Amino acid sequence: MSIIQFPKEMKWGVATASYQIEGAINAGGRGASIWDVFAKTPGKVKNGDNGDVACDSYHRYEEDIEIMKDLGVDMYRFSVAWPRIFPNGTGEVSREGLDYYHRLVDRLTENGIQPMCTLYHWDLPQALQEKGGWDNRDTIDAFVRYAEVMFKEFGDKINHWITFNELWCVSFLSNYIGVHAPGNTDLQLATNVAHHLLVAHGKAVQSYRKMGLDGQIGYAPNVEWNEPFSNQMEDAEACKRGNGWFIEWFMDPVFKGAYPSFLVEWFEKKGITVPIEAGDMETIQQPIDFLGINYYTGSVARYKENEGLFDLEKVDAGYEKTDIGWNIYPEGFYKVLYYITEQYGQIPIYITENGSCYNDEPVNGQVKDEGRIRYLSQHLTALKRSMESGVNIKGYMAWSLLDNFEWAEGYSMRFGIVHVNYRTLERTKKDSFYWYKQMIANQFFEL
Ligand SMILES: N=NNCCOCCOc1ccc(-c2cn(C[C@@H]3NC[C@@H](O)[C@H]3O)nn2)cc1
Repeated sequence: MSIIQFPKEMKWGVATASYQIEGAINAGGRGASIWDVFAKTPGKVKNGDNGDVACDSYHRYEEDIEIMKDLGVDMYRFSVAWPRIFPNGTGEVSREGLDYYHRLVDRLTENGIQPMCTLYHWDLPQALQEKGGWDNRDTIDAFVRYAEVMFKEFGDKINHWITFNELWCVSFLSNYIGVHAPGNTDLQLATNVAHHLLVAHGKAVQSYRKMGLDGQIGYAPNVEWNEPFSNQMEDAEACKRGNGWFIEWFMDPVFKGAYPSFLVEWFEKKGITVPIEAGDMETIQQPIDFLGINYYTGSVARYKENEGLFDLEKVDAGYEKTDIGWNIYPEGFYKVLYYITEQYGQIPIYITENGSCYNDEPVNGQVKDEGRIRYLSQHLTALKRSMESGVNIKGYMAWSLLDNFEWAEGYSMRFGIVHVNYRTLERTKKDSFYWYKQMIANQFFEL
């Protein structure tokens, strides 16, 4: 039996996102987002699910906060729906929209829970998409305007800000692979989007600094880990390309002021260029206070000519999988965190998302989600290994507090430590909730 102990200053929390939990899509004058449109496009989301009601957290946030209070978290990572603040993407600000988030943040603070606010968690105002969305550089300025309104309104209440969640998903998953909104399948467009997101991030950080606010600001890329199948150079190089698509592509510009040349050249061979304009790289390289990291899974992978974008194929190495079919790969969590620290130094890191999909249902009021408890203990062990290896971890936000709308999977895939009955909206704390509660209280767990 071994004890995995965390430092007393470690911040523990849970994470959610606006479109996935709020519902109330017309309340307070909220405008349409690209996910409202995408989810209602036939064939895009499993079972035709959408976020019209979701967990109804717009109305039930007080109950959700009571649950968090019982859990004993230090922080709650939530996202703001841009279309609640700017229903048309630009122009008039919605006071009703701002007031909803004041109610949420004030209730959190009353309960001793620190808000960690994500400004962009994928719900772009549809009005901006209709003008080109993130492919249009004007959207950068619209985002900065939105960010400045939020900083001005909440700068004295929120001390941890995240500009963008999972830039790889917003750019490549949503505009090249095409399975998320708006569903484009154009690599050059996706590369433009990725660049414009990074510029928007840099400009928002500049605005935050100009306001002289004393909180912390960062961003939250998602990463996965590809482990070479063999010690053959071609396997290592292919995995480096696959990993770099998540890591270096979105972190080198922020921490080193340039895109990784090994990938720029790889893309150029495919006729893809980055639409860099004068001053962009200096803008992107604004110093940040912390790096958010979202990690779920990894794979063993190897070189295969003409396979995918990077001559890289995943190999089924027989790892157990969660109910969404992703490998359970805690070793990858340790490796990616160690790699990031090797590349960029000991920047403070919050794990802004880590969690697992298990679709256990309540039986006599109990949800026995042993798989999620095992995933949590394995990944928190990997996290502790990284900390003892010099990775500067400041906090861990479990994805997610609640079962919620899992994008293209709809409500079919459950990531919550609290079960949600989508017919009655009843919340049921799962066994993993009680495991996490105990771990937070003790700051350790036994393996
Ligand atoms: N790597 N190559 N893939 C090629 C083939 O892709 C097909 C599908 O790909 C993906 C990749 C990643 C994801 C994903 C989902 N979440 C969970 C959410 N995170 C933010 C929060 O809102 C959670 O709901 N994180 N990541 C989904 C689909």
